[in-house]
Formats: sequence, structure tokens, C-alpha cells
Amino acid sequence: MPNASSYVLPFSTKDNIDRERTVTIASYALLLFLVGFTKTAWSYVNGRNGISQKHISFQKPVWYSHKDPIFGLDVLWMCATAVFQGRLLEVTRSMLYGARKTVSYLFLGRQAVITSDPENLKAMLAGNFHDFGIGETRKNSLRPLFGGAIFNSDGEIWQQHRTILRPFASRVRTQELLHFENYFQHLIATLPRDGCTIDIQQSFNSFTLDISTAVFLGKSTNLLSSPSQSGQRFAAAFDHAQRALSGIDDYSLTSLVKNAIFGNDRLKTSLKEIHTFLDQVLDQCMLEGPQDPTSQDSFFHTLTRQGRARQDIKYDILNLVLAGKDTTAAYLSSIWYFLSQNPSTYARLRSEISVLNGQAPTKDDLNRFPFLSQTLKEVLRLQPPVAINQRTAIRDTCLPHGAGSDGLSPMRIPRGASVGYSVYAMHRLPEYFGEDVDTFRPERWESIRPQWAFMPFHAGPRSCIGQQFAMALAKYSTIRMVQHFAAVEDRNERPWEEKLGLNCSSKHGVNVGLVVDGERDCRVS
Ligand code: HEM
Repeated sequence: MPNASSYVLPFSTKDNIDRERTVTIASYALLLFLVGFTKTAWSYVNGRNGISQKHISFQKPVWYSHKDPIFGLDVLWMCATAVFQGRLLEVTRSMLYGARKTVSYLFLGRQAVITSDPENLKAMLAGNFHDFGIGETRKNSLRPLFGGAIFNSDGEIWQQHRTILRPFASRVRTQELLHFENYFQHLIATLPRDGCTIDIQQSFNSFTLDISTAVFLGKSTNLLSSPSQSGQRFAAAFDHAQRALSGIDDYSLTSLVKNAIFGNDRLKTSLKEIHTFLDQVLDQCMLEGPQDPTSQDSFFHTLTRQGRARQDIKYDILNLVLAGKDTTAAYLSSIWYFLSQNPSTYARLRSEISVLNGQAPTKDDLNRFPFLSQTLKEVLRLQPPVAINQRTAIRDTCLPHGAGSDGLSPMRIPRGASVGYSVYAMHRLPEYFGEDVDTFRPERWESIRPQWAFMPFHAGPRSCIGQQFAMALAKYSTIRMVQHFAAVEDRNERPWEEKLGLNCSSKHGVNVGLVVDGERDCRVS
């Protein structure tokens, strides 16, 4: 991972930007006319985009020092290149480097903001929560898959979905632990015992889909044990639809042109596959009714009894599986990425967990191991699955920081403005985490209390409802894996590069070699 200090960029005030603008404005005039940005430029000059200087009583925001001070195409180009190179998180972190944790920049001529300031995140996600929404871009682009359910709605509709889903998503009872053990046994049966290299990210992708379909849909895809054809097709379609909708599917020029003209046929097929699979499972559930004690209070049956429409339940299930599956898979993969690189952490974990004598952990055991908790927090700090995110102001509002000569004065945020926030950059602020922020060092958690500066699941009214579930699964599977394997070796030939979609995972997988502990094989024969 490159060091942020190599990315120190100059910043200037709006006055400097104005001076540069006069120099370059002529060269852009023709381009402006040709590419149809006239309207944007006009509204920018007149302040119609809501950032008119005449209404501002706040101090000037801290501006990024653009090479293109009209449209800010330099930042667009920098970010587009960084996405291709798998370095967007470090590049945006470099925009926020130093004391300036909030920067305004031009996005096609409009003011946009990016922040990693805990005070600003606290305001957006909690204090001024009602001034911000998830934005039309997210709603429109994800609607084909998520519908208008919890992940993709605002206001009252979002609140209704959240109230319904929360009790299911947050519960961790004996039943869930039984699922964890069952699917862990399937996982371990597929992992090589001879130390040969395996991409464990792929295994965790199947593991978390098997578990979340079992828990929230009532029927597992069983990818790791006995996959049905329909389950495999569902998994592939699910994976493809997510990648296509989050814009990371296929960048080739032919596909882009073809999709723009004829629509994305493959995406349509994937969406159809997903709905066919869910419909089949729900039909079966309706016919059979609750079958055994563990499905008595299944998601589907409970909501059906409450009179909720089947179509709504289908989207609720999809949202839970979608929100939870890839984030958790990315998290488990990162855990094994860092463990493979830090043998001393692995040895200490094994020693801590050895008191269980190879037995499966109970619910109480999950909170018994301080070093395990510190290790898992450290992974979330360095590689948060939801690393970068965005909100849109739904009314004129402000953020505590981002203006004035030191960037610490309140900043006006006009209605419609987009505020991006980098949890990744915030998790690497030295004032909260120490000078060695880029180092994996779980022991730091013995003495730090970063509060709002550590937010892998966000916070406030819209925080993750699956946090307890995800943490329980991470602890459970880590304990079981550490009991099973004496050591884990790093087999990655290339450095970590991010793959950013709805969440952040490793572009080249997580390649490890697992060394079996013959004395404590916890596989069920
Ligand atoms: C390590 C794993 C996970 C991480 C890091 C994570 C993180 C997050 C974050 C940051 C958000 C807020 C997104 C936003 O508002 O834009 C979120 C929302 C959400 N998460 Fe998770 N999540 C994880 C696992 C799960 C699991 C396992 C489930 C399901 C059981 C789940 C269900 C949800 C749902 C339904 C939302 C939307 C909440 C709302 O909008 O009110 N997540 N998650």
C-alpha cells in the first residue's frame, strides 16, 4: 500500500482558483460549446446550482487546487485512472491529506465535497441526519436489483423497511450458531489440506452466500456442499447483477456502446434468474409451510403471517442477502489476508483460543477473547468493506468543518450537493490511531478510543442492521479456522489492489496456503 505522504497535494483558496480560471477559460470555450456543457457552465457562473457566492455568509470552503478550474476534469481523470489501477481509496485519501480533512472540488463544474472528518460524518449520519439522503444516483442505478426497499429508499418508506427487517438481521441465537457450524463444516471440507495455494476470497464468497440464503431465505444455495443447478445459476446471476449495477462489470468500449444502444441483455437475464430462483423458493415455502422448529420463525413465514405482501418480502430478503453477503465475504477475506502476513498475530490468536480445546464456540465464547476482538477491529480499520460512500443534501444545510483558512470553520452545504466520505481515510488519521496508521497492529486497540473516527458499520439512524450478525460470523469462523489450521502462509504474488463495487474487496483474490494441525482437526468425519 503506498504511503499517503507521497501524495501530498497543494491546496488553495477559491481566490487562487479564480486567478487560474481566467488563464485557462479561453482554451475551454470551444470545448464547452461542443460537448454541451454550456448549461452547466452558465448555471455555475450564475450560481444556479445552489452555490451562489452572494448567499454565502459562511467562510470560503477549502478548495482542491485544480489544474482545470472550470469543470474539474483533472480530478475526474485522476479518479477514473485510479479506479482502473485499483487505487481510488489511496488517491482520495491523498486529496484529504494533512490537516485538511474536508475538501471542495469541481465535479463537471459543480461543487462537490469529500471528507474524512469524524465531526462531519457525525453530523451527516446522526446530528443532521434528516438533511441528507442517499441520493437519486444510488436509487436509480440500484433499483433494478434492490427495488425500493431498505437499502435503496429514504424517509418514511426506508423507516418502515428498517423497522420490519431489523429484528431479523440483528439476531444471533443458537439457531444462527448452528447454521454457522453447519456451513463452516462445508467450507472446511473444500479447503486443501496439503498446503497448496487457494484463493480464500472465492471460498468466503460461497460461504457467506450459503449462510445468508439459509438464514434469510430459508433455503441455502449450498454452493460449498451440494449445489443445485438453479442455486449455481442464482449465485452467478447475483454476482453479475451486482457488478453490472455498481459499474465494475465490463469497461470495454464495445460493451459500453452496445449496452447504451440496446440495453444490457446480460443484466436483464441475470435479474430474471435471480427472481426465478427466489420465486421457486418462496413457492416451495408457501406449499410446505414451516417444516421444523428452526424454521418456525423464519423470515418468510413470520412476515407472511403478519400479512406482508409476497413481492415486498421478496425484495426484503434480496436486500438482506445483498447487503450482507459481499460485505461479510470481503471482511473474512481481509482477516485472512492480514493473518497470512502477520504470523505472530496468528500465533497469539491460536494461543488465546486454545482454551476451547478445539470445541465449537458458544455465544458467550464469542465475546471471551480480547485479542481476537482487537484483531478483527484492526482489520476493519485498515480494510473497511464499505470504504467510501456518499450522501446528498436534501435541503440547505451545513457541516461543522470544511471552510476557513484552517478548514475548521462550518461549511455551507446547498440542497442537492453531494458529500462523499472516506471511511478508509478516516480510519488512517494519525491523531486517532497513532503515527503507524498504515501498519497492522491489533495491540493499538488496548489504548485507543477513537469513537466517531472508527465507523466500519456507520453510525446513527442508518447504521448497519447486520453488525451483530456479521461480527458473530467473523468471530465464529475465525475461531474455527484458527483451531483447524496451525499456520497460514501469504501466497499473493501481487500487492493488494482494491476492487470497488458496492463494497471493497481484493482485485486479485486472497491467496493463502493453509497448514493443517493434525492434532486438532475439527472437521466432522
Ligand atoms: C462486515 C460486514 C458488514 C459491513 C462492514 C457492513 C457495513 C454497512 C454499512 C457501512 C452500512 C451503511 C450503508 C449506507 O447507509 O450507505 C450498512 C447498511 C446495511 N447493512 Fe451492513 N454491513 C455488513 C454486514 C451486513 C449483514 C451481515 C447484513 C444482513 C444481515 C447487513 C445488512 C445491512 C442493511 C439491511 C443495511 C441498510 C440499513 C439502512 O439503510 O437502514 N449488513 N452496512
